[in-house]
Amino acid sequence: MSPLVSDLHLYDIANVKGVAADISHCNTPSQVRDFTGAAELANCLKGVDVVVIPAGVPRKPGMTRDDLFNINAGIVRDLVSAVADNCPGAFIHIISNPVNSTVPIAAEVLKQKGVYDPKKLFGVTTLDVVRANTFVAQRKNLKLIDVDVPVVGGHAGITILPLLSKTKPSASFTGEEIEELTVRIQNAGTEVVEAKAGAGSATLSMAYAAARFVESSLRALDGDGDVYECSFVQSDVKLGRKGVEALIPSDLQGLTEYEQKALEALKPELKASIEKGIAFAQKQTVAA
Ligand SMILES: NC(=O)C1=CN([C@@H]2O[C@H](COP(=O)(O)OP(=O)(O)OC[C@H]3O[C@@H](n4cnc5c(N)ncnc54)[C@H](O)[C@@H]3O)[C@@H](O)[C@H]2O)C=CC1
Ligand SMILES: O=C([O-])CC(=O)C(=O)O
Repeated sequence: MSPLVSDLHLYDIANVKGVAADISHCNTPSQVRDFTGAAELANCLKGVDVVVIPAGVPRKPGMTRDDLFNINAGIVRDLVSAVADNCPGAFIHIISNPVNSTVPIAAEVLKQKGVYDPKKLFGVTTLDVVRANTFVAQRKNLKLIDVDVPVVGGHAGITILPLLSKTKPSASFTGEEIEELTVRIQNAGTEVVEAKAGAGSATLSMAYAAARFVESSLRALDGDGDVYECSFVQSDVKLGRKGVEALIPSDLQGLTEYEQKALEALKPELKASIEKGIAFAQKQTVAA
């Protein structure tokens, strides 16, 4: 482990046990803490490089992610406000739903505090990639470790857009397979919520996905120049020491007709969720 990584401090600012457990597998000297008050939170955030925010309520059957907005919006606003005050240069990973709105809320809070760096704010959509890779590997009988399916857009329903045509290793799909896989990936979170029947949403798979995204961030901060992850930023991102170093526009070029149509269809919903988050943050006074 390089000296830079061993100097990093990482805090998970909610006591989500699954995330805590998996982060400890990253072989980084991370510290996962529960916080009892604002002063302790502020103290612990000082000098932190990566902040993961999974705080908030999960869905129950019949709910959309947007139904969580009323509770989770304020939680994310206040936590990001503390991050802005105490470690304004940190990478911020937002897991709390609805990600399509909580990320814009975080951006507004950071802007209000004068510390917004869009290169360092990430909506964690890694679980969509994990699911896409898993379902494609199963369907095509590939080794999961070899499969990479980029997923763009946001993190709810049709705003989740797997680009199956860009699957690596290259794989061919029938029209029926594309439709079936796309819908399965888009609804996988809801599938878990229904299976858990009131006991919450995905936890262990989310812990795995969060650990993967944190690991990628730490590698980028450590100077690895070849780190790629999908995230709710604008498109695929290449991560570097300063955060997002490059968007990969080629991934939104050469889409199939199906993908292009789906991309156009998701934009109004994503835009509305972004605007909802911005409106919320702008009408609130950011907690001191
Ligand atoms: N982005 C993604 O792919 C995924 C997002 N999620 C979202 O993650 C969030 C958490 O889900 P779970 O961990 O399953 O819920 P959970 O109920 O198991 O844990 C939520 C945690 O948030 C903490 N918390 C609540 N209010 C807080 C506050 N004001 N400050 C600090 N911590 C607070 C609670 O103490 C609890 O430990 C939900 O919004 C869920 O929808 C879940 C899975 C995947
Ligand atoms: O579906 C949910 O409510 C939790 C989530 O975001 C996911 O599992 O993708």
